[in-house]
Order: sequence, then structure tokens, then C-alpha cells
Amino acid sequence: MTGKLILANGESYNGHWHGIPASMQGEVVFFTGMTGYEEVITDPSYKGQVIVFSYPLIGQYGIETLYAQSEKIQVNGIIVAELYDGPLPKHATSLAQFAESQGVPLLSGIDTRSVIQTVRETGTMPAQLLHAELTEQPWKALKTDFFPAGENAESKQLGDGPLHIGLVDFHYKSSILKELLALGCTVSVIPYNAPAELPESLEVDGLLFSNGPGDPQALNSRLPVYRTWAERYPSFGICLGHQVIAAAFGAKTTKLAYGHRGANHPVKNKKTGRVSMSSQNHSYVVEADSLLDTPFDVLYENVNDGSIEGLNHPHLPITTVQFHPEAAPGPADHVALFHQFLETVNDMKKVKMHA
Ligand SMILES: NC(=O)CC[C@H](N)C(=O)O
Repeated sequence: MTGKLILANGESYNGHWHGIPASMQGEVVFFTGMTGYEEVITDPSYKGQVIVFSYPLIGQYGIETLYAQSEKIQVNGIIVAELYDGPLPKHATSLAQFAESQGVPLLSGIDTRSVIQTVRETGTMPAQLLHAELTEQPWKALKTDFFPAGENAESKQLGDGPLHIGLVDFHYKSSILKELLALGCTVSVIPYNAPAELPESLEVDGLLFSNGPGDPQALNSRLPVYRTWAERYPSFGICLGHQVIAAAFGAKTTKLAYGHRGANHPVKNKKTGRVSMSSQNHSYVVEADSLLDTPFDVLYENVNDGSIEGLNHPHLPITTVQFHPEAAPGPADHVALFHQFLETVNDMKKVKMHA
């Protein structure tokens, strides 16, 4: 079976089609990690995108759902150069089977180097995956409605540890929740569109603003609420969470040409000078100049392009990171940030109890 990847600039690539005949569109982006394809395709921050893996052989250890970041595949399409089809671990299914079972098209045998070169030179753009039996579809607007308006007061509680963290849900990765639970927290998942008083009625001790898909500006109408929350509780923001906290205090966000997606992005801690490796998946960044209108100090910057990778509030216990300290997929250099956040939450809780 054959199929095509068609880019919005007219370039077209033939490959082997896996899955039922279909046509699918999404924004084409690329991931540079050697491993982690299970985490990537199930990560809700990739919602609606077509993911191209730069590593030439993908699928070598199958899918074990152990590493899944949500209950399903979130990308609209998967593009690989060579798809591994050898023996797999006992409990694993193949990547092709997994994708097929969820109706997500996978194209293999694509010259991913050429696709990625185009995306690097021209920027991310819409792409279409098309089975050979079907005709090319008219281009549709890219999906952006990840945060419908309206209020949702339903929270769900997990774990039963001494510290109670509200996980502000912008479509969080399950490894963030797992990390909090592993560190002994009670976690209340708070919808992005929760009423302003929900964290207080749940009696949370701190807030973690999660990752999420799309443009952070989609959440502009909620920024005043997020600012009140961040001013009131020790807060930690990851990726989209970092972007909305920055925006809530007056910063601007902008879109990079082709984003950062991989497992070895070096970031520099501006306080210590230390460089560490981070896992990343984002298109948008906080504009450095716009930070002048906010109280924030830059905590981390990207070593490759100097972009903002993390912020600290000088007086309030607010820390944010553009990268992914929950470490799946990728390096575990930054798990300490979770420990630091929980120590701050704990200290603030003690102060409150003695006040
Ligand atoms: N991983 C994330 O949270 C991504 C944030 C945002 N959607 C971006 O692309 O920049």
C-alpha cells in the first residue's frame, strides 16, 4: 500500500501507508530524539500535528503503553524513514499496529531528511497524508480550538499525600501527574476553565500549570484568573503553563519558525551558569523583550538560540520552565525542579499553619 505526504508548499513524498485508507491534515513538525516515539505520539501537546521523526529507524522496541502520556495517540499522522519490523519485547505491540488500531495513519519510507530540511528552511506548515486510493483534499484551517469557552467546575482527586497540588489542566502529560504522585502528593486536576474560586475551595497548597497544545494566546481571556492563582499559591509552570503564567503577568508570546522538539536541548541556568540537557516540545516562546514589562527574572535560557527557557518571580514563589522536567521522553536532569517546587509548597504551608 502506498500513500503520500503533501506539504502546503507543494512538495510531495511517496511512502508506504500503514492503516486504513484515509486522508488527514495537520501542522507538520519534527522530533529529533533517538527514542521516545511512544511518549511523543501520545503527548497531548502534539494534538493535531503531523510528527516527523528525524531518527532514521523508529519502532525498535514497539509500544508498551507504559510510557503513554495520555489514553490515546494525539498526533494526526506519523512519518518515519524506516519502520522497524523485527522481534519485539513480549508485551509490546508494533508501532504500526498501535497506530492502525487508533485510526492514525503512519507513512514509512519517507525521505525525512528532506522533509525536515524544508521545515527548517520554511517553517512549520500544514501537511496532508493521503492514501493512494484517495484524491487530494482541499486544505482546511489547522485545528486551534483546544480550549473551548465556558466554565467547568469538575475536578478529580488522586493520591493521598500530605501536600495537595492543583494540576491546572491544559491537557497535561501523564508523566507530570505520575511525578507528583510518586513524590507523595495529593493531586487535584483543575480544568483550565475552572471557576476562579476552585483552588481555594479544594484547599490546594500549590499549583502546577501543565503543558498543552496550540497557541497560548487561546487562553488570553483566562489570564486574569491565572494571575490571581499564581499570586496566591506557590506555582510551577511547565511549557504551555510557563507561557500562560508569563502572559498573565504581561509578557508576550511568539511562534518560532519550527520549534524545539527533541530530547537533548541544552539549557543554561542563568543563576548558576550550569548547562543541562532538557526534553522539549514547543513552537511558542515567551518574547525576551516583553519580560521588561513583567516582574520576572530569566532563570533558564536556550543555549542554541538564546530563547527564554524558564522564569522566576523575584518575590513570589513562582517558577516556570519552557522545557519538560518530568523527563519522558528524554533526560532526567531536571527532576530536581519538582523537588524544589514541593519544598517551597511545604515551607509555605508551614508558614500558613503557624500564622
Ligand atoms: N509542550 C507544550 O506545553 C507546548 C506548548 C505550546 N503548545 C507550544 O507549542 O509552544
